[in-house]
Amino acid sequence: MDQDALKREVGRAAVAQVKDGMVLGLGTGSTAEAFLHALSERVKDGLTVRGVPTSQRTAELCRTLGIALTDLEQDPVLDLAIDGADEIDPDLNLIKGGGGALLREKIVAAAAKDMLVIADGSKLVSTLGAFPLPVEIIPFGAAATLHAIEEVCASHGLTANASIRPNLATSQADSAPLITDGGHWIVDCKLGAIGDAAQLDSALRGVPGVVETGLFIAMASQALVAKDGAVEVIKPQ
Ligand SMILES: O=C[C@H](O)[C@H](O)[C@H](O)COP(=O)(O)O
Repeated sequence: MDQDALKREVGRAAVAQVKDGMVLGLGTGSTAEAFLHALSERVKDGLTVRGVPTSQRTAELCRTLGIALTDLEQDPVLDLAIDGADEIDPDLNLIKGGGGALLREKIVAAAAKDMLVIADGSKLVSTLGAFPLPVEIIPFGAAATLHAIEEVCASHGLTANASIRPNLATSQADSAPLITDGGHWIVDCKLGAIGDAAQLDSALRGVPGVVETGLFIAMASQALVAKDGAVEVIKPQ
């Protein structure tokens, strides 16, 4: 089964956990979009839900699919957040932010009673860090913030190989930074295996200029992972 088919399968499996009347957190990325397509089918059949989108891209897709939107002002507590991930470790700690939506994703996941992660099997890892860790920063003083991020990583025995994510939607020759929905930039850190992800997350969030990291520590309550034609349910160890 190809990766897109696995994403559709796990999207359908996630919809089975959505109950009528729920207020949802709606993730970003190709797996979250597969879920939204499956959700819209149930909405057409009469399911009533509303959701807080974690990005402008997700909000636009929901409008197209007829999924009702709300926000955290009207609904500060969500029943369930459903989102993809770039890496998932056995404790369900995650790296997220490959699509640049990590800040809103983390706010929405924190506002939810439960976070359900959905992925294909390629996202399961024994240790986080092969995927470059996204860190969202304020543009002011970016070079100094990037330097401080490298120092923090070094103090955790890691080489950050940090770079500001370019906006690849513009021409390749144009190295303008990607601007997130929150008006920030993203630093990608090619770390390799992260020994203590919780400690690194907390240290990075202590750097002035860092808004958030893509490390989601102990936030997910369950993962649905599609592989070999079956969907595995994983709970934190
Ligand atoms: O910023 C993007 C999000 O964290 C995505 O959920 C993550 O990158 C996974 O995306 P995909 O499902 O496309 O692999």
